[in-house]
Amino acid sequence: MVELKGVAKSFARRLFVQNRSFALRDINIAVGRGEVVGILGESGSGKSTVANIITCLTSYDGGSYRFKGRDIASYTRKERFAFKSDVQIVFQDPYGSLNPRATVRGSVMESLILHRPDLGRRERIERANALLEEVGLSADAGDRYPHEFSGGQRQRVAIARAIAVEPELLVLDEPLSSLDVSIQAQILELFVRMIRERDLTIVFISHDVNVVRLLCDRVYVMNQGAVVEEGFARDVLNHPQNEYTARLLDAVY
Ligand SMILES: Nc1ncnc2c1ncn2[C@@H]1O[C@H](COP(=O)(O)OP(=O)(O)OP(=O)(O)O)[C@@H](O)[C@H]1O
Repeated sequence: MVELKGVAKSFARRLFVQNRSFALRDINIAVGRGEVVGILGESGSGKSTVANIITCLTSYDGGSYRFKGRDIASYTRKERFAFKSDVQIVFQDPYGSLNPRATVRGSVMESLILHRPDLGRRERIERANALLEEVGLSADAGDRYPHEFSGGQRQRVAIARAIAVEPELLVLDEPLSSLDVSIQAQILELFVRMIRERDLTIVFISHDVNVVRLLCDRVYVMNQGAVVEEGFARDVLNHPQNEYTARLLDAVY
């Protein structure tokens, strides 16, 4: 479903200075349909930049990105629009991704209005209610506003909004990092259930070895803008071949 080949991305170090600081170098990442693939690394390793390239929120300077076998550089307008519902992202901070002036049902319905114009208003409301229930929110939650919810509940709303358009690929960018540990466990449970019950392909960005171990089939380990190790999560995390991966694992125990 996703194939990044030799992808590079650099950011200017300072405004008006020609000195480029490289964020990503020669990234090769492939994600097959139905896989849950982790991208693991410390802060600043380039994980979010990869997430933003996969979701087309950031451009890349070199290499290629094929989505469902088609190079996204050659997408038509129609394909670009379809991509926006095929690929959804959930960010670390759910507050930033929800409209504070819309009820949470309104937020979920917003993406349905854009991507499912075939649905009538009644159907959209019913679908939004069902989604809020699926992510573990009560029936009356839909009428309330983001600020009335806890961080964990807001993240549930962001998840409902992301899956509303039935994306083929869901990118989760550190979706647990802003939450208390007990809440993290509950959201993790929700992901486990979603993976079991929905036909999803997931790219899971995380610095947490244990979460990747629990959720992911395969993992790419990133350090300083490069992939340093990849493989089945159980192999990489039980028998790391790379020194950096071994250090990451040591830091956990
Ligand atoms: N918009 C930007 N402008 C300049 N530099 C950036 C920008 N976005 C990322 N970078 C730099 O690129 C590198 C990788 O950042 P990225 O956010 O992808 O890492 P990360 O592994 O996701 O870390 P974190 O978990 O802290 O977000 C960092 O050195 C960062 O400073």
